[in-house]
Amino acid sequence: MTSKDSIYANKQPIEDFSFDARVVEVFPDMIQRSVPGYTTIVSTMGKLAGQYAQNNSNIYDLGCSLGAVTLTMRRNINKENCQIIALDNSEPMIERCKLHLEGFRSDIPVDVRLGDITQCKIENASVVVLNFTLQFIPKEKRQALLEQIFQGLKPGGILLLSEKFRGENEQANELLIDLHHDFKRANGYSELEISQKRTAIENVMQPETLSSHLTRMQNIGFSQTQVWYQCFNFCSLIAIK
Ligand SMILES: Nc1ncnc2c1ncn2[C@@H]1O[C@H](C[S@+](CC[C@H]([NH3+])C(=O)[O-])CC(=O)[O-])[C@@H](O)[C@H]1O
Ligand SMILES: O=C(O)C(=O)Cc1ccccc1
Repeated sequence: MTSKDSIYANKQPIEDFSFDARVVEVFPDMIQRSVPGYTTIVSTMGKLAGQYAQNNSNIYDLGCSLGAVTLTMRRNINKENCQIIALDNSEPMIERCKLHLEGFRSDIPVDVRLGDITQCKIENASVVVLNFTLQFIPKEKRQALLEQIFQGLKPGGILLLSEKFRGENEQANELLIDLHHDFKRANGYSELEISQKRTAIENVMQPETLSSHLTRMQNIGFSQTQVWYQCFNFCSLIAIK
């Protein structure tokens, strides 16, 4: 159904990366070969959602892509009267996500919506997921989005946030980037693919340091913040209201 990612295999003029039909076609292979621990992160999010989902509440998968996290949450949640809202602003992604989710049966309703997560009203939420999505939101909009998520969460509700992050200083950052590039090489990407993708994502994906993520969430009012996964410059954390 989907194909191997060879989008940057040939030398080409590089435009800003976007989640268009070509990317959708190769997305599972691209994310698997580009993000260390992606499978572990997705399955652990399912487990955490199963633990923290509350009866009569909403679960949000913001920037859902093909619905990988929605699928695993749906399998793990056994509370009453929950619904999942899965949102993405890429039309080809959302169309494919709907097809993908129709292939699996579940008692938990999923509302798959095309839309901008910065315009989404979060209400009555027990679990909100941003799995590698915040990094694509313009930096100046991140604080307001996280505040909106915090106010929409019920007491005891959680935010699950995964991000590519920037090292705390230039040297640490270079070290992490080198290790990530080694990971991509080991997964079959060529030097040309690695360097062209790096250029393509430069303007659209702006990582922040891990300490700035943690400080911002603490300032917003989350009572607990805990990094539970890190490999190179990729991390996943839980924040509890
Ligand atoms: N403003 C926005 N509003 C809605 N969606 C957006 C916005 N900006 C970007 N996106 C969407 O965020 C997703 C980011 S991918 C998430 C992986 C997924 N969570 C997964 O668990 O497989 C991560 C990656 O490719 O590194 C894309 O589908 C964008 O269309
Ligand atoms: O490919 C990379 O280098 C990344 O940092 C991860 C990524 C994965 C999928 C889309 C955009 C970025």
